[in-house]
Amino acid sequence: MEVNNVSMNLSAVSAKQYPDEGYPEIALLGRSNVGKSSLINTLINRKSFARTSSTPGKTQTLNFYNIEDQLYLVDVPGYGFAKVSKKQREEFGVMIEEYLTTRKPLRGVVILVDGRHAPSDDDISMYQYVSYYHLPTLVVATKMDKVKKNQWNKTTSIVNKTMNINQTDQLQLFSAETKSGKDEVWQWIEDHMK
Ligand SMILES: Nc1nc2c(ncn2[C@@H]2O[C@H](COP(=O)(O)OP(=O)(O)OP(=O)(O)O)[C@@H](O)[C@H]2O)c(=O)[nH]1
Ligand SMILES: [Mg+2]
Repeated sequence: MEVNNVSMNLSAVSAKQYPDEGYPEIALLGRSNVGKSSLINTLINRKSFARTSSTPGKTQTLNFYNIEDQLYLVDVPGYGFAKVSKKQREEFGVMIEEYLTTRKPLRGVVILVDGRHAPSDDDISMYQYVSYYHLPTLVVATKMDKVKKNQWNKTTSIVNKTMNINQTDQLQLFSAETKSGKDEVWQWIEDHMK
């Protein structure tokens, strides 16, 4: 998609705050600091529209990015971070669960994993969770600029195998640094907007 107009329409912590235009939504999920906000910035050709940070846990609400009045990209807070309290973590859990399980315009999810390492137990659980709810999923292995090209096939097979990715889902290697994989991620999103 050619993106010229983007606005951060709103942040939400509960269903009554979700937007109501009915545009299709694609949610971005992944461990804190994995690169969700950076992926959004890459997709919309901005350097720092979605706030990125080296401090885990920067994004703490569901952030709905209005793309060309056609689509919302939803930045979901990272799961599994150490720096917030157990109570806070539980509240995030409820917020994310409510969104993923009740949201009608939600067409699919992008799960980001760190391409430098094998997927964690949290990554695997998150994928099993969304699969249970039949949410079409694109797994994005990111930070691939940190992985040598001759290791990319290995990354593909490790992520595929560890996450046990369904036939109907897809895996894409990606880098926010080099923009590698950007067109393929857009293609998947557009295919799932209908
Ligand atoms: N080398 C490299 N660094 C990246 C890439 N994507 C993100 N980063 C870096 O990783 C850090 C975290 O990125 P964010 O996009 O803020 O991560 P996030 O998933 O939104 O984090 P939370 O909002 O805390 O959940 C930042 O320092 C980014 O610059 C990438 O593709 N390559
Ligand atoms: Mg973020």
